[in-house]
Amino acid sequence: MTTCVVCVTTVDDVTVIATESLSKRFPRVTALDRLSVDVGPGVTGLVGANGAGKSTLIKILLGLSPATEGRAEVLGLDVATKGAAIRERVGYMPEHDCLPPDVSATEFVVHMARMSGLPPTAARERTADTLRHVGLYEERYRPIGGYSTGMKQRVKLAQALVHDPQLVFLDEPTNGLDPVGRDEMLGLIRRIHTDFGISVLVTSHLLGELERTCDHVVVIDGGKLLRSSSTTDFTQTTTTLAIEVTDTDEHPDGTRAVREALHARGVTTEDGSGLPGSGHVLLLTAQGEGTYDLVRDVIADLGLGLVRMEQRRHHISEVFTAGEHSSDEQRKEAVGHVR
Ligand SMILES: Nc1ncnc2c1ncn2[C@@H]1O[C@H](COP(=O)(O)OP(=O)(O)OP(=O)(O)O)[C@@H](O)[C@H]1O
Repeated sequence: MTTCVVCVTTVDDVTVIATESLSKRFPRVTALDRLSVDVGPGVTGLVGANGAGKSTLIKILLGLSPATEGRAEVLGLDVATKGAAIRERVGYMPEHDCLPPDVSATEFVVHMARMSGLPPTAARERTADTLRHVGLYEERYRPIGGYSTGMKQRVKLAQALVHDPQLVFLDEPTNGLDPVGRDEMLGLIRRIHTDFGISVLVTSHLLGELERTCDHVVVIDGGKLLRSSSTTDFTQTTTTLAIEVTDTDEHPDGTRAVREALHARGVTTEDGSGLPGSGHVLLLTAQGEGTYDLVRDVIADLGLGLVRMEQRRHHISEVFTAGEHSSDEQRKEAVGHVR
């Protein structure tokens, strides 16, 4: 953030969240450490390992917890003095299970809508629309205590949206979901912005999943900013080619045959078999179009089938591998969650 803290910001403007040298210190731990970052409209991922400071940042941005130092604005409102006004305009889906088990989703979301100031009829109408939007239908009349984790996450999402906010904070919305449930939740999150124009700040320690959902990604580690950039900048293509081939009776280890043939032509390769989702993969640096032709010809001469030849993309996890500030434990945990 520049010196112009006060002159930024509405959803139509460029910045919806701005922090400047924001710190939060607890007696034994610094949860946020001089964090300065601007977030624009759209879907933004706030990524970091467990304990990186994501929930702490959200609580400060909602005006629920005071910062130790620095300042922050949400939709142009100072978090230190305008917490109530911020919470009128911002929806919040907390990380932990906080739903009353004995009431139905409809009763609960109507209650939350009323708490946000909606009159009774509007609260009931908005609740019906919002629960339908998050994919809860007949179940919405049953007590929440009998819901699956995925259904509970949808109720938490619905209560965050029911008062028609300009911005929502979603804290680990895919927590506890299986892969299908996670994909459905990520699809819902994307539609919050595309269908309703609501900006989203969504946290996750699963670095890979936000690559597909977010326009912009902010990575924090140990309370410090590691990187903030558009998802396309994060995942731009590299000059590394990944090649995978079939085996044949003549070449029972096709990968090895290709490696030796390429070496004989002066092209060095690396083993990429450890990469996520990879079988036997060779990596090499592309030196223009000629490299593609050479690889194709080598594979054809050996009589092997080409399973794939693709340019590798960067992954958000690589920020952690390069990060200077991360503790080894946090880095291992974050990278371990990518796959
Ligand atoms: N009220 C508190 N008192 C003391 N320490 C706290 C408090 N709240 C958070 N912390 C500590 O601050 C650090 C950041 O916690 P925070 O919950 O913000 O992390 P996070 O990135 O949201 O991770 P997670 O997803 O595991 O909650 C952690 O070391 C945590 O133990």
